[in-house]
Amino acid sequence: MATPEQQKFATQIDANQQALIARLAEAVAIPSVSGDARYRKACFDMADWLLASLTKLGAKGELRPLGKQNLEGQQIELPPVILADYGNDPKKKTILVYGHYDVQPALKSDGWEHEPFKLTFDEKSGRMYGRGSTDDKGPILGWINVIEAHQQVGVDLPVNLKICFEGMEESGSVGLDDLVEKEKDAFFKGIDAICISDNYWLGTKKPCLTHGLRGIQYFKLAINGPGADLHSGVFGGVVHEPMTDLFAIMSKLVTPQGKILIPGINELVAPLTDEEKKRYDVMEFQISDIDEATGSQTAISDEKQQVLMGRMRYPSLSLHGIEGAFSEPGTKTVIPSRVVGKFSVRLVPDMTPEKVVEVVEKYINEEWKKLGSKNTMRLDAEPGGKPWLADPNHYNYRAASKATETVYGVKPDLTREGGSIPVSLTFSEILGKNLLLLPMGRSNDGAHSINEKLDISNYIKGTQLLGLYLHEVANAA
Ligand SMILES: NCC(=O)N[C@@H](Cc1c[nH]cn1)C(=O)O
Ligand SMILES: [Zn+2]
Ligand SMILES: [Zn+2]
Repeated sequence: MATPEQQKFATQIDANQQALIARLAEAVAIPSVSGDARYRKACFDMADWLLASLTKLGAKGELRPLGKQNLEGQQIELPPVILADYGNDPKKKTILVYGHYDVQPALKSDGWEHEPFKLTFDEKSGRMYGRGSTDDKGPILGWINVIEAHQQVGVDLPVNLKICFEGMEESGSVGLDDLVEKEKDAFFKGIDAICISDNYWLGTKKPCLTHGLRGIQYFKLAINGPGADLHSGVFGGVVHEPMTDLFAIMSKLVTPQGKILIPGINELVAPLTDEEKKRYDVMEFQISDIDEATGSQTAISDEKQQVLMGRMRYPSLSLHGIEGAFSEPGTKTVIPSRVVGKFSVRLVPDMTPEKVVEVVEKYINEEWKKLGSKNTMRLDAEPGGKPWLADPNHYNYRAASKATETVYGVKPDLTREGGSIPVSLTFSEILGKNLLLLPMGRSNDGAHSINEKLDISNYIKGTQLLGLYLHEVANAA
């Protein structure tokens, strides 16, 4: 049951829908792709835009520079982190909210139905399409919408907020861990609990709270051969081909059934207990949820438990792409002279990025030697992110559960997420406070994919949920 103050806030969010949607359209129009140097200015524009929105509402904030990074051979400035305070009443709890304003790359030619950086509406389905709509611009604007609506209806926000929005999450959160360490007794001092809205429901109907994330370790495997691309009629059968070498190695990483072939990886995984196994039974989920989210019937298993554990509690290895390979239409008969294969491993407890790098390097070196190729091979490991697991028996989770029941009328599922948010473990370890993941979007939102979307109802109710969570956590014990 909502209190009269909570009701006033929620009603204002409903009444102000059009303005909130216009705010999301403005944010989506800024192509803040962190992984591509050509969009770096847009990342800075996005940070300015967010800081201006927060400042207009009375938050006290700043852009914190993180130094430079090497991207595509250039030294460029990292996107700044926004650190802002809203309220500093010592009688209130202080909640740290985190989100990211950078997005994954998107081109219309990837197969999008509409321009990815123009929020496009489908009136019939009530969906808003655009890059970043669900990951993670909708959710971070949710926090701004909450502050604004409280002001509009004259209801006091019952907690102090510390806001941390970063612009490198989709590219390994470079620089953020150091900032958290440096600021633990300054900006981050006095925090009671942490909330992140940057993940998804398990299906399309029922909300959830999330208490775990997988980590990630990304690799680039470069094979260098001839001094230039060659004619395959003239040099095929004559030289060692980099792409052939790369395929030979990449085909030995994982089976089509998803089994990781690297010795030593599966041994790092914490054993499954009977109690944990039971938790997957009670989650409201069907294989058809996966089919709907993927737009296919390609799930590896037909067993609900297996599918859930494959996402939440076991590691996975995915092959992402090959730089330098011929990928245009047509039949160019080229032997590419240099190719870079990209793959990543999703990490679960008790795996660490360091240990994974060690076993992957050892295995690839051994497999490379077996090829007997005269080409050269180099394996680079990107900065890794550790897995994270939190205690859901905490007032932070009870508050979110109560707020979910008020907004959606159901008790949320308790899930673990297959994706990664590298700073989660850093926050938990360095700040020593409970962290909760409170998703806004649905499993079929297409984050990182073409036609990413956020349902209008999820944006509106999701904003109400973030607001009511703050009301519940203010009084929770
Ligand atoms: N919404 C969280 C998310 O999408 N995280 C990314 C993080 C990432 C990307 N590259 C390296 N880390 C994810 O892929 O899980
Ligand atoms: Zn995200
Ligand atoms: Zn993402």
